[in-house]
Amino acid sequence: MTTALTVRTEELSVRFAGAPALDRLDLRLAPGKIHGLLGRNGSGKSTLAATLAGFRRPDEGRVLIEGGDLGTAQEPYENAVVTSRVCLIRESGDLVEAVPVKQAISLAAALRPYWDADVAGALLDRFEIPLNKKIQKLSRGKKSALGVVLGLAARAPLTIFDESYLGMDVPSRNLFYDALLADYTEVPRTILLSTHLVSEVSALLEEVVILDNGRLVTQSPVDALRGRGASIVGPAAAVDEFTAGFAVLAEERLGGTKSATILGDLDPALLGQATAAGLEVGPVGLQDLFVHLTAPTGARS
Ligand SMILES: Nc1ncnc2c1ncn2[C@@H]1O[C@H](COP(=O)(O)OP(=O)(O)OP(=O)(O)O)[C@@H](O)[C@H]1O
Repeated sequence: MTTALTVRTEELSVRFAGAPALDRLDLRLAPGKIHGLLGRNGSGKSTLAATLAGFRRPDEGRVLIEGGDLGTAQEPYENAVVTSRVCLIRESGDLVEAVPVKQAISLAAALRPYWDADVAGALLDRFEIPLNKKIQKLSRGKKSALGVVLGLAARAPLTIFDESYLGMDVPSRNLFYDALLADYTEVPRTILLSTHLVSEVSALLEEVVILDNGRLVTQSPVDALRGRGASIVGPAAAVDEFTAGFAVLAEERLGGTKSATILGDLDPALLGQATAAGLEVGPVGLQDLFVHLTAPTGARS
């Protein structure tokens, strides 16, 4: 049984040739939750993932990992006690390419203290990964799937998937999402999923961290973030009239019906007005909010 870890960063900065990839980040990943790490290209997601996993030393500030059987807060860099409890799976693989799959599995089983061989075996079957094939001979999708198998079977108390499943096709990604949820339910741990596929993973996430240019845009439970806006659906004219005073993040029209995503709190009086006008009010899509929150400043209304 693994025990989930809490992650904190304090004024965390990482620079490349003087340019900040992470800029004074203060965040906290609550234990035992699935967190999404969202951001546009170059926003710092991979740098953050690598720094949390102890692959990179912060230039300023620090990463602190605590809880579970680790106890009090420790920094992960060059700290085997922490890194044995953290598993980072990246799209680049970090795998020794010249060995057969079964050797990579044996190595992970030897190195990973919480390794579950049954989970590994079941997932290798489900993803149809050939055990005797050398890793360098696997297709990109199968290599990604192998990364996912290693990440899930490691059952690490802090598990980070850095866009590691992007090489997989849609059915394989759906298999991954199902396997992740099933295994997380059985053994809750702290999971961080870095992705661009916001709408695809939004149902899995409990909390999101959004980065832009190395800075923290927001960290919030998904429900609270969704509460920052609403989707309004109904006859086009009524939707236009109702949304006139709001920032509209997205709109779509089908015949006489329109759907608009707005930013802003709807109080009970406004909700009553919407219902009276024959409009349906629903939660806002995470993808629309993400696009809005990470748009160039001039494009935000
Ligand atoms: N090894 C490196 N050397 C120099 N600059 C780097 C290096 N790694 C990242 N950077 C820079 O740091 C910034 C953040 O990059 P990072 O890869 O962390 O972003 P990302 O959000 O993961 O991007 P993507 O979604 O495109 O993978 C970018 O400006 C990038 O060019």
